[in-house]
Amino acid sequence: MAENQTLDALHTPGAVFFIFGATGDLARRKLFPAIYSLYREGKLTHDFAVIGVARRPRTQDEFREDVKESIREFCRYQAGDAAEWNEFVQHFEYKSLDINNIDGFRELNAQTEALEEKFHIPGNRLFYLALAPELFGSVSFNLKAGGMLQTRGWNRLVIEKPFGYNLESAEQLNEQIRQVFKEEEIYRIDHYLGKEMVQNIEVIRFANAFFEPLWNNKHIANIQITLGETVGVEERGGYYDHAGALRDMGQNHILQLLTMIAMEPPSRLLAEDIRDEKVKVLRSLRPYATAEEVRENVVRGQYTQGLYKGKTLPAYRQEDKVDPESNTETYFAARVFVDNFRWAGVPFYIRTGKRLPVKTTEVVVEFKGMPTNVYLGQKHNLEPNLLVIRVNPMEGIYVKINAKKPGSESEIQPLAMDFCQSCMIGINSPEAYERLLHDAARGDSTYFTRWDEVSSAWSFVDRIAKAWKEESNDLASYPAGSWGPVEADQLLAGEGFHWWPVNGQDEDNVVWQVNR
Ligand SMILES: NC(=O)C1=CN([C@@H]2O[C@H](COP(=O)(O)OP(=O)(O)OC[C@H]3O[C@@H](n4cnc5c(N)ncnc54)[C@H](OP(=O)(O)O)[C@@H]3O)[C@@H](O)[C@H]2O)C=CC1
Ligand SMILES: O=C1O[C@H](COP(=O)(O)O)[C@@H](O)[C@H](O)[C@H]1O
Repeated sequence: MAENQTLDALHTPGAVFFIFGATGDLARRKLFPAIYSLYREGKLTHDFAVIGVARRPRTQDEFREDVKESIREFCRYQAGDAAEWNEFVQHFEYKSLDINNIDGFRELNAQTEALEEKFHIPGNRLFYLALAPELFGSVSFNLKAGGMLQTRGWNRLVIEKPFGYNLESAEQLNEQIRQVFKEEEIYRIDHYLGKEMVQNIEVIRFANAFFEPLWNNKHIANIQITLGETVGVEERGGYYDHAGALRDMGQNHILQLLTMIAMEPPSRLLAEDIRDEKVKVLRSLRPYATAEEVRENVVRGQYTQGLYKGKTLPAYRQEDKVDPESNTETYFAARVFVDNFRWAGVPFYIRTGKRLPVKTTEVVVEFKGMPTNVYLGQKHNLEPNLLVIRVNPMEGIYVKINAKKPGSESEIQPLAMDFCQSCMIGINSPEAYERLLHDAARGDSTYFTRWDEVSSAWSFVDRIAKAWKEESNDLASYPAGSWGPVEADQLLAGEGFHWWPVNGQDEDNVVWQVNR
């Protein structure tokens, strides 16, 4: 949030929202539903308009039907009665436009001015680029050349990931965009930052007397971050085969989660202070100096054909639009160190993969063991205390402690205190895109990535990618539906650790105290 700005918690300032790529997958699955939810929650009222932009022809009625269909299929609210729906959808218009056609932008401007007048919109414009990143630069230039930038109100550019393919291409992209937009006008989306429990990490850390004092290398043995997906590459084989897991999930979502876990308390709860702290973490990541260090600390794998829930799943190389000889990783795990005073010596184990057995995003903080395992004169193999932050699909926190088994003299058993937020709020908690669109329209950039975060993350990831490029015979394999290559277990075994099961999967020996 800008320092001198007070944000109204609810209302979005009047603005025109341009969705470039309005006929695409992201618009259909995420953006239109997010806009409708904001409308239903009273966060968008009368003074807004949405203009969908893409090349293919659509009449206004066809476009509005597309929007309705997307809401029917993907929105957490269902469309209301005809009167309510018509009231909402009259704010939507479509413009068929190739982003290389400057005259088309001039026509778009005329269309926009008419809508601004009709809905009394004060001249604010938010340009959401749900487009391939190669087009970001051209759109930015043509927005300017076509007279689309407002002088009366604000202009904001919201751009999707991936932001480049490596540091060099990200720098080029950034330079192009910066010729038109100032850094504070650019909102780089990382949708993980819009997730409820990711935003909750700061609160859990900084608002609890019993976590923050322990949040350091004296008390924490290791931290594990897992982003597991059951899906394969679906229809995105062409993009994914070029990107791979490291670029698709590692450079952005995983490193962003890591920064939220590892950052120092910001001096003020303002966007720039928070982002300053996050970037310090990224700059403290210990770089892998050699290909040998990459091999020792990073494991990559690709799924082969596998059996999952009685169904045979194809190998990655058999997926649509994937090179049948592809060496792209669909899984990676790494041991990462944050070389600063707080975290010296604490390994952060990160992993992500497609076609794993469980869809989950979880952070596990494993605390160091107690100095003795002798209690009441007896020896015990005490389990370490765990704090588990469940981001997705379950949302909540889970704390594992040791306690005396009720009724016994000295038997100790692990006990789980489980707060399942999603069980209480249900499926109706706001979607990440809803929050992020709302934040961008209100000028709150806290949960968007600043250029120095993006570039620092690329610097770290590029070293891994470079080592992999030089050495292609270290690609491990794993059957679809399994937990990834066994080599990933060895990353932890050396230090006497193991991956903790996710979603409480094999916690049979734990007594659950479920807050539901
Ligand atoms: N889909 C997802 O779940 C996610 C997507 N992203 C990112 O979001 C962006 C969009 O992804 P997605 O929606 O899946 O992509 P799609 O391929 O489904 O959609 C691309 C859109 O761009 C439009 N388009 C392409 N070329 C032009 C052009 N020259 N002028 C005007 N419009 C054009 C297409 O419409 P038309 O053909 O009619 O011109 C279409 O509406 C990408 O950067 C992607 O990486 C990020 C995270 C998740
Ligand atoms: O950005 C991406 O994220 C999705 C996973 O997102 P989630 O919110 O469902 O966890 C991933 O499938 C996709 O490959 C990647 O581009």
